[in-house]
Amino acid sequence: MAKKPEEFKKQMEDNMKAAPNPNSHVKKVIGIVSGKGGVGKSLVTGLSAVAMNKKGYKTAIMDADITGPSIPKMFGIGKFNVGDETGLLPAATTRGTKVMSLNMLMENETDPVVWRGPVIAGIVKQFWSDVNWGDVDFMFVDMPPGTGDVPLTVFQSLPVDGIIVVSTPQDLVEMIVEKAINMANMMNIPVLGIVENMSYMKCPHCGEAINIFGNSKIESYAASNGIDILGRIPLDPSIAGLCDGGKIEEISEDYLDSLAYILDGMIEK
Ligand SMILES: Nc1ncnc2c1ncn2[C@@H]1O[C@H](COP(=O)(O)OP(=O)(O)OP(=O)(O)O)[C@@H](O)[C@H]1O
Repeated sequence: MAKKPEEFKKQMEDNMKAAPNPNSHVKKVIGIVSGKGGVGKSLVTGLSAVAMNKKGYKTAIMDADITGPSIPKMFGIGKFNVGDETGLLPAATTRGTKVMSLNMLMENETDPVVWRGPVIAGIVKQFWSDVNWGDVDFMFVDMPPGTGDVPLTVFQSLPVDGIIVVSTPQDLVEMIVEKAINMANMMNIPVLGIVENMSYMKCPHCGEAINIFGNSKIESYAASNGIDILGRIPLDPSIAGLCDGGKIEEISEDYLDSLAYILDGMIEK
C-alpha cells in the first residue's frame, strides 16, 4: 500500500538518524546551540554536564563542534584513542563525565578540519554509532555554531530530546537568537530555554553588576516568546582562566540552577 505523505516524511527523517551503539544506553540527549560562534556554547555545554554530574547523574559530552572542538581542553583531556571490540571508548573527566571529541583522536590537535557538512555529519553519526557510551542519563552535545547546513545536518543525525540556546546580550539585539530558536522549531525539537552568557560583569572592587552591553533584553524577549531563562553567566576572567587551564569542573558558582531543575524533571525516577 502506498505511504501517506506524513509516513513518508517520518521514514525519511528516521533514515537520516544514526543507529546507537548496541552497548550505549543514553536516556536524554540535549543539544547546545548558538546562532553564531564564540558566544560560549562550549562553556555552557561543559557547565551543564558539571551541574548534572554534581546532582549525581551519569553525564556525557559529545563534541559535535567538529571544526572548533574545545571540550577536551576545558576538561584537561589530552589525546585519547582507546577502543575494544565494543567500539571506541570515551575518555572520562576528573569527576567522571564521559567525553568524545575529534580533538582526542587527531594526531596533531592544531591541524585544521577542512571537511564539508556531510562529512562532518558523518563523524557525528560515528560518535553515536561507533562509541560505546555505556549507561548515560544526560548526554550534552556541543553543536556546530550557527544555523547553516552543518548544524542542521547534525541535528538530523541525532535523536535530540531538547535544546539549550546560548546567547549574548548582543545576539538579542541582532535577532541571532531568533534564528537558532526557529531552527529548533523547524526540527520539532523542544527548546528548553536560553542561557545568557557574558550577561554582565561584576565590579572587582564593589561587586556591582555592570551591564557592559547595555540593559539586557532577555527578560522581555523570553516573556514575549514564552521561553524560559535557564541561567545568566557573567563575563569573568576567572571563568576563562579555569576553562583555558582545563579546570572547568572547579567552577564553584551554580550558574545553571534553573537548567538543572528542568533537566531533573525530564528523567523518570
Ligand atoms: N562568561 C565568560 N567569561 C569569560 N570568558 C568566557 C566566558 N564565556 C566564554 N569565555 C571564553 O571565550 C572563549 C570562547 O568560549 P566557547 O568556546 O565556550 O565559545 P563557543 O560559542 O563554543 O565558540 P565556538 O562557536 O567557536 O565553538 C573561551 O576561551 C572561553 O573560555
